[in-house]
Amino acid sequence: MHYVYEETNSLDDRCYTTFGLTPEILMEHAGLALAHAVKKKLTCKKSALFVCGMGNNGADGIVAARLLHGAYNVSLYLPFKIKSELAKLQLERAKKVGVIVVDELIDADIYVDALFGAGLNRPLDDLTCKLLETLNAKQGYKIACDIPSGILSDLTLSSVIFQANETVTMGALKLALLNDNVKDAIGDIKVANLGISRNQYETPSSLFLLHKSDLRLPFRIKKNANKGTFGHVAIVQGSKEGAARLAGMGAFHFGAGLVTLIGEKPKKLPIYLMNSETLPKNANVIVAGMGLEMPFDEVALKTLLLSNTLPLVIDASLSQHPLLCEIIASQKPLVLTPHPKEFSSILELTCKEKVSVEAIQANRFAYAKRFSLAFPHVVLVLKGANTIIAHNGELFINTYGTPALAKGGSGDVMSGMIGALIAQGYTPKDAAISGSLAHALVSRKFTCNNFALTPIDICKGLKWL
Ligand SMILES: NC(=O)C1=CN([C@@H]2O[C@H](COP(=O)(O)OP(=O)(O)OC[C@H]3O[C@@H](n4cnc5c(N)ncnc54)[C@H](OP(=O)(O)O)[C@@H]3O)[C@@H](O)[C@H]2O)[C@H](O)CC1
Ligand SMILES: [K+]
Repeated sequence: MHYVYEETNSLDDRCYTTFGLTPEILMEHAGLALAHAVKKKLTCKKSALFVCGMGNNGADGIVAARLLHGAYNVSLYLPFKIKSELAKLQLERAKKVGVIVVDELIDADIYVDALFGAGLNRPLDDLTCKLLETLNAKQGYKIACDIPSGILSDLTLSSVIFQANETVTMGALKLALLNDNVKDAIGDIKVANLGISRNQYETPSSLFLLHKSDLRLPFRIKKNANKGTFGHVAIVQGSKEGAARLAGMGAFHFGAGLVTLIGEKPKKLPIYLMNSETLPKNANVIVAGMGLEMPFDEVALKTLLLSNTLPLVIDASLSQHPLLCEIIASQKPLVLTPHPKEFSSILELTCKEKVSVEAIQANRFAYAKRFSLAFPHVVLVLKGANTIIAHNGELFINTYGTPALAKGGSGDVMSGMIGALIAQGYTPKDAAISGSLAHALVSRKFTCNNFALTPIDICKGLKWL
């Protein structure tokens, strides 16, 4: 995993004070990384236009244009009066080496957005939005310098944002690039070295971007084993039986030795899933909430969930029910797996805070972090285009999810998978991280199209991870 930062100004400052670097050294490296990304897409017949703003983001673009000029056909477009002293200096240098400055948004093969970066502190005005719309409508490969223009430093968005194929971000990963609402605008992210290795530039952070290598699959190391060695997942069946069945399949395919659905005997059940009216004595974890329609027998469910010490995975409608407050108050190990609407209900139930789904989606990180600090024993898996796993103030961001997963039943499978890992001895936090990663990475294995994947395909795909 890699650290992620809400802002990197303090990391830049540390480079000056601790390592004796200068803003110019950092900028030259930022420009070099940007030039390198542009060069990969250029040939001698192709052209690049650098659209540069009035601050140091623009200055990075000017440096890159200077570095490429001579060998390649590059030009600068500067729609605003330059304000930053460094940008003025860079423009002077670029002009001295002969970089052409054009006075309109000319056509090119590659467009570089160096209009605004970390310094965008208020929404863009109409004129700038129009400029970005024109830029977005152009054919050609689009590269954003540091952050696509239009994403504000507080993570809110202007009405238009630059739509990049690729973002070269300076020094370290920024949280602004990882919110769900910018997933379609950032393209591939590359992190530029600013004259010092990334691990020297970075300081510890409580925010992490998950990588494939963070996935810990439940490989069976012990040879002298039986089904009991790998745990028993109990899944509470609701009136919509299919949901618990999918959770059960997810659990079984992800290594649980035994899986039992608790409730009335369902009409159809895969032969490897068991059924019981009561909690099996050897259960290691209880998964509940999926397919549970209101009203349900609250007393019976409360007894089932709270009259033992088993960890819980709670999903769907149960996360919108007052019983959740008692579950949290019980201090049992707990993983919650809400989508944003369910998380809005959780915040209202537990923090007495009415937050709309839109407000949550505008800054998922802030709400997830606040909740995880308020209930440090709970692991929150806030589902979304980029799923967030929050625990005691730490956020782990999983960006591997694909639209193929946006279907009824996907979430049920994931809850079962997390339950399976807990049954096999993972901590709730590690189970949530690896369960969420495996669920997302499976969806990437289906390469023929991204519309036909079913929850059952997710379960089957776990065989090939
Ligand atoms: N150590 C460093 O500083 C490094 C920075 N790098 C690059 O620099 C940018 C950040 O540069 P900065 O100058 O702080 O910010 P921007 O270039 O993004 O823009 C700031 C200017 O934009 C004006 N502004 C802000 N919001 C708006 C708006 N809505 N409409 C119009 N103008 C706006 C702002 O004006 P003020 O009135 O607020 O003063 C500034 O003039 C960073 O992203 C990197 O690309 C290097 O990479 C390395 C080191
Ligand atoms: K930019």
